[in-house]
Amino acid sequence: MKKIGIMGGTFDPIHYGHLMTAEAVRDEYKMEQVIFIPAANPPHKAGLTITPAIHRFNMTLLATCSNPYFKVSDIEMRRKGPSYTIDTVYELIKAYENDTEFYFITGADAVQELPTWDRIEELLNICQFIAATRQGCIPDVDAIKKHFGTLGEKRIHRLATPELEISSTDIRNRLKKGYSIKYILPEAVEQYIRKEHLYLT
Ligand SMILES: Nc1ncnc2c1ncn2[C@@H]1O[C@H](COP(=O)(O)OP(=O)(O)OP(=O)(O)O)[C@@H](O)[C@H]1O
Ligand SMILES: O=C(O)c1ccc[n+]([C@@H]2O[C@H](COP(=O)([O-])O)[C@@H](O)[C@H]2O)c1
Repeated sequence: MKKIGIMGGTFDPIHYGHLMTAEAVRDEYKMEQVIFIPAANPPHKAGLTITPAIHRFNMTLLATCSNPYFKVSDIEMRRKGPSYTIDTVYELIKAYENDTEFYFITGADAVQELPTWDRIEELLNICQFIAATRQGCIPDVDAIKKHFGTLGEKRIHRLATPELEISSTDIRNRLKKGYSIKYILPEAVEQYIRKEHLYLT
């Protein structure tokens, strides 16, 4: 059985928290590949101002290109409407061979919201979840597993990963205030942000 990780996110912008989490999970689970999927219209961020998807895609590409196990997909940018994960996983199942198991990687904070996700029980049946622990949030992954009963016990996993207290929100705020963003995201991403004058307002 081939194991493929899915790292979905808004990536506005992508940072070392995302990259280190994805690599730690890939390594632990011996995955063949982790696909980074920038969400065109993140369902839980409707109404918030987010950077055009093409910039978030380009930054994700720059951040991941040195890792042979990482790939970036525009699958959600090619779909209209909210970027529901279940629609993405069904598309991936069609594109990959039958003996592939998909694992959606999230921070432990994001996994708390799973009960509100679209068609979540159906999604848990076609894709497993790995909740990586993250600084600043007290993960109650066990409660979430219990919430979904046997399905949760079998299909939601928790993995302690190195914790980096970095968030895209903090990076955007630092840029607005003119503070340095060095060493919290890849240099190429910083250069892209400066070249495209992103996050100045
Ligand atoms: N520092 C981090 N360590 C581990 N996981 C993280 C980290 N930051 C984000 N994640 C996880 O990465 C996924 C995508 O997150 P997202 O793109 O929304 O980044 P974010 O930093 O949380 O952004 P924002 O601050 O704008 O909400 C989510 O599952 C989130 O929990
Ligand atoms: O499918 C859903 O209902 C759903 C609800 C909330 C979040 N997601 C996905 O979870 C990932 C992280 O989302 P976010 O908003 O924390 O960047 C991203 O791939 C989203 O599309 C998916």
